[in-house]
Amino acid sequence: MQKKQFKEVVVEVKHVSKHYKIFGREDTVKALNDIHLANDAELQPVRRGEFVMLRGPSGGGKTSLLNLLGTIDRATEGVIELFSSPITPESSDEYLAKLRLEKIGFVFQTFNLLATMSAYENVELPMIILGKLKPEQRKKRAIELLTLVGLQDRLDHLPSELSGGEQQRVTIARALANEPEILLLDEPTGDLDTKNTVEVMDLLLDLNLKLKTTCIMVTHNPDIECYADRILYLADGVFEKQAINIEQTRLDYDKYIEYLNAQTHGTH
Ligand SMILES: Nc1ncnc2c1ncn2[C@@H]1O[C@H](COP(=O)(O)OP(=O)(O)OP(=O)(O)O)[C@@H](O)[C@H]1O
Repeated sequence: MQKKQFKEVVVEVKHVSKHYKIFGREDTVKALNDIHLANDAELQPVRRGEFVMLRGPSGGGKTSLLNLLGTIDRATEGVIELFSSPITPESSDEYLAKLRLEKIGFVFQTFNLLATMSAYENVELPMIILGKLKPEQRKKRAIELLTLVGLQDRLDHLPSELSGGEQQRVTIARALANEPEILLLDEPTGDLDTKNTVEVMDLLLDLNLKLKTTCIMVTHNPDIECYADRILYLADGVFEKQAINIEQTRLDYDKYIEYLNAQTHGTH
């Protein structure tokens, strides 16, 4: 595989803290404390095409950080810069909603597909909301995206008529509908079995390499770290360390199953 080159900064995090107020209590929960990913720091910002994983113990602040990066929540202190534009307390909800619709794709652990809409309709919906494409163009793109994720023969299926892995592939196709600059993924394989985990990770790596979509993904699964360029470990609201993979690699399903069985039977 050709070595990836990262240039353009897409996400900078400058001395960001997130404290939650709890109703009826004086103190706050300090979920993130002075998080810093920037050009002037040891921990570098996220660059176009990079695949970054966020790992660490439960309650460490991973989802809080992902929510800030996705502009669905606001920092208590500090500034997040997306595509060189700062997100500030003055950024209007309208501006942030447009930014999300145009530039950010979200994938969550629970698939969040609209139950009464087919796979095709779910993927077409963000394009209808954005309103840039004509109906024929939307149709072409929705079919292309579902083909890209291997579901060309499931266009008319409702979510309830799809397996978990297939539903997650529809949500990935939907997240890509408006050609986002970044994909934010919160435990996208959390509800999947081993086979679907490997398939979804293979798909995400293919998209990351082919479309150069920047991926930032929260996961609890250490075995899939090999898919990332960089892994950032968050604990108690601060970055503990980072690891860098010189090359992204895939899990071999058969060998992975052997490994998992050996672990379970204590022979490894
Ligand atoms: N809306 C909220 N109100 C109050 N406290 C919150 C809120 N959301 C998160 N927290 C707290 O902030 C801290 C960080 O939570 P966060 O969900 O970001 O961690 P996490 O690393 O994603 O955890 P997990 O791996 O279990 O999902 C935790 O102590 C959590 O209880």
